[in-house]
Amino acid sequence: MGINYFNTLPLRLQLEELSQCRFMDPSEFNGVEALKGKKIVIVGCGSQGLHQGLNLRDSGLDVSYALREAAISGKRQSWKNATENGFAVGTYEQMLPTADLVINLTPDKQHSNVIESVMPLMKKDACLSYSHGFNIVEEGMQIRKDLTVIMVAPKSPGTEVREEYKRGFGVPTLIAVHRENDPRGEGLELAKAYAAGTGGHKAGVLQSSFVAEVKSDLMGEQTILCGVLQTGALLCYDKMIDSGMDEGYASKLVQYGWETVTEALKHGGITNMMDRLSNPAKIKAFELSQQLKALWTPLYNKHMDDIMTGTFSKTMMEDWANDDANLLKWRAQTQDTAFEKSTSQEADIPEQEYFDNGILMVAMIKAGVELAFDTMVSAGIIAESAYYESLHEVPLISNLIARKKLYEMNVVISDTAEYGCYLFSHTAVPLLKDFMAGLDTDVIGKGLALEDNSVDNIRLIQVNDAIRNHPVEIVGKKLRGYMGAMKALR
Ligand SMILES: NC(=O)C1=CN([C@@H]2O[C@H](COP(=O)(O)OP(=O)(O)OC[C@H]3O[C@@H](n4cnc5c(N)ncnc54)[C@H](OP(=O)(O)O)[C@@H]3O)[C@@H](O)[C@H]2O)C=CC1
Ligand SMILES: CC[C@](O)(C(C)=O)C(=O)O
Ligand SMILES: [Mg+2]
Ligand SMILES: [Mg+2]
Repeated sequence: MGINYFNTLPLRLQLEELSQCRFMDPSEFNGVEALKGKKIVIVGCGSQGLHQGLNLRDSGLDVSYALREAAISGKRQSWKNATENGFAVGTYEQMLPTADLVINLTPDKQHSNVIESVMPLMKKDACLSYSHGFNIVEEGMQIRKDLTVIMVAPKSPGTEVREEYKRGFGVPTLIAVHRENDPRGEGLELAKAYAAGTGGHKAGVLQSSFVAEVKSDLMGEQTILCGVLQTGALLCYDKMIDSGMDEGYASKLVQYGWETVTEALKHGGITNMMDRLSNPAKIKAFELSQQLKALWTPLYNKHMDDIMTGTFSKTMMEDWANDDANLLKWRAQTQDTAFEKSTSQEADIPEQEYFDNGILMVAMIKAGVELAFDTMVSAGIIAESAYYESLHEVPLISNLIARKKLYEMNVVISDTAEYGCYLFSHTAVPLLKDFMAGLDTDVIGKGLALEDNSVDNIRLIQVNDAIRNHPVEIVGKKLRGYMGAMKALR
């Protein structure tokens, strides 16, 4: 295990790295020009590897894959992904020595081994890229000094990286150049061209740092993006079943509920999501979200603190060294939950009903997003990054649950995110036991069923003000505005 790079930096540089975040103007991009005619070899052909490779090739770039020997001889899924899509595939020895850009898209857990094998084969003055900075920041991987090291990190699951590109767009992306490895000062141009090749520049690119990406990415995935969705899914489903509701309906409400309510979030932030509720339901959801935030704050702070100090990565790496004992145990437990084993009814639930009968789910999203955003910002992460790692990405992860429940989410996300999701959920589920016991099906499953929807005006004004003036709404409005403008320019 290497030395945590972030912890070796003096405070001045830690703060400088954490606060690196600049929204890049579309005029700063010159398409894929800097990579035209260069040989790009992607190591690994999984969730990100396959989909980024397809986008880069469709953008006119020369893409092939290097897979480990066993994947090729065993015709594993990664080999099938690459060959069935018409890519050239070879071993490290065959592909890497002539590559100008090597993109490492293997699981984070494998990065130290992979880089130790890849690095000696790379030609002098080539470029090495990552889509997540864990290996550099948390494991302190030292890269040969002639190599440029960059990062292009889509703020999205791999499947959606491809879907958005096919729609002629992209997903917001963080790019960075490792301050220790930019010997010829060409890192930024290469990262910009790579981001453009994936379509990211059409959705918004933040020029950031390896450190800021790692600390924000880990926090987002552990809490709101995956941890809260898993926690909420299990608790909401169990509550409905314990209250005697139909299994098929409860299963459907939860499986598709996240996707439906966060679609409103995607278009108009927390404000629009909350506006989809009746006035009494909105006030109820607001109050539930305040209670949830009070309960979750110490847990969120612990996750953020453990990420910042390196305690989280150390603990996870210990689990890696222990044959993933915790990860595998938590994975099996998740697969064994009543929600995962239930079958959703065939009959559709009308779109508005997901809001009316899912008040608690709306409250969980509001609390989870705002708290993730606030906790990241209070730790020195810039608001734009915190927005992408919280509000922006929840709908994309929710789509995965709609496809095949928690199983699909945990398969598509990275191994690091899966571990962090279970870690959070493992504590968050029992933490909410008393809170859940005090609730009824009026907030999850059946709706408020009031005789009339009248509310106190003053209370409604207070609630609306609090929702609309939360800082995540301010930065979100600005960033969604940029995305809309870029989409219109296309
Ligand atoms: N999943 C996501 O949506 C996101 C991931 N990222 C980052 O992208 C990177 C890739 O993650 P992800 O796409 O989830 O990874 P996957 O788990 O989907 O990719 C696995 C790929 O790596 C190969 N692989 C596995 N083990 C090894 C090994 N020991 N040596 C060489 N190759 C190996 C597999 O091939 P085989 O086993 O057949 O050899 C397969 O092709 C990570 O850094 C992650 O943090 C960033 C944003 C989102
Ligand atoms: C949310 C999980 C993620 O960070 C991602 C898809 O962005 C990952 O590591 O998979
Ligand atoms: Mg991420
Ligand atoms: Mg991640």
